[in-house]
Amino acid sequence: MDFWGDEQFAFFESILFLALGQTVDVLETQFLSGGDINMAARVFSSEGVFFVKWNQTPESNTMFEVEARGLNLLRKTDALFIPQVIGYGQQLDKAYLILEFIESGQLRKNYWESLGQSLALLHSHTQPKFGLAFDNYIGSLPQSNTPTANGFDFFFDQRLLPQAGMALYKGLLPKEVYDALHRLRERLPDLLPSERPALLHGDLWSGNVLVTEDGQPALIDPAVYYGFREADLAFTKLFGGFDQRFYDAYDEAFPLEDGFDDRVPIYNLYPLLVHTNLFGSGYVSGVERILKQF
Ligand SMILES: Nc1ncnc2c1ncn2[C@@H]1O[C@H](COP(=O)(O)OP(=O)(O)OP(=O)(O)O)[C@@H](O)[C@H]1O
Repeated sequence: MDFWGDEQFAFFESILFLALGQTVDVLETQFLSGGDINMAARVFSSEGVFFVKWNQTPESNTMFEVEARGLNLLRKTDALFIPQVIGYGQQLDKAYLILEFIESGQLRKNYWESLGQSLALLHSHTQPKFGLAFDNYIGSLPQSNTPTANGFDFFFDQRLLPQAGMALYKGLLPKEVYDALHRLRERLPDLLPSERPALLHGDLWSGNVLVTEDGQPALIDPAVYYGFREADLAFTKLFGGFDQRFYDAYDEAFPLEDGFDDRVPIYNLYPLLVHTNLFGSGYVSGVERILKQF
């Protein structure tokens, strides 16, 4: 039987029963496109509308669990709208994650200002060490978060190096580029400001910022950790950038050191290496260009 036949209703009803602890009738489902990694649907039920994503790969159980923990961590700050985690687990050979469904609306006035202020508020949550109590994923790739006192060591050893090593191993990154990256290591303290470990979304591109029904920003799909807050802001600039009002409001709420724009490419070595590993060597020239520049 095709999963998108009767079987899907049984699956959704069983996972909603597990999550809510009561019998749930699924009334209608809509397949959602947009995700590269998982299957996703909007599920209309007797208990409301839910967002469900699922996968059959062996690692997806852990992926959904750490995504849920990341969402809960962000949500606890009350800094901005984060969908509520309804449940996650494994059922009928599929791993799943159920979230509050975010109905989308029109950007309200001051949307960008509100996103800037809220992100600044999120970043005001700090802890003594860089990293996190658990490892997680960036896209489908493992992201290591071993707590580390030195932010430059953390950024190099747990962000740049594992991705560069993977890209080298896959034959995507030339050895000269890998070596050039190593030479950047000791220069990082001169190139980046030394700041406290701030709670980051970690994968802040436009696809992970939604608009709620009442026009407010909401964040999904985090790769949370405590890191340099400029890394989150730099991420937003990887493919064009957000509205200038977002950056202005952020800077007003939580001022950045001068010269942030010049530092953006250094932080973005990480997402570029991640993209190389996920989507291929098309992103290597970007990495090379940045390393030449510094
Ligand atoms: N809570 C939610 N409510 C409504 N829509 C959502 C919600 N979470 C995600 N979406 C939308 O569902 C689609 C797929 O979700 P998502 O991006 O989480 O999938 P993914 O496969 O895990 O991620 P990736 O983008 O990393 O491939 C996207 O279009 C996203 O905007």
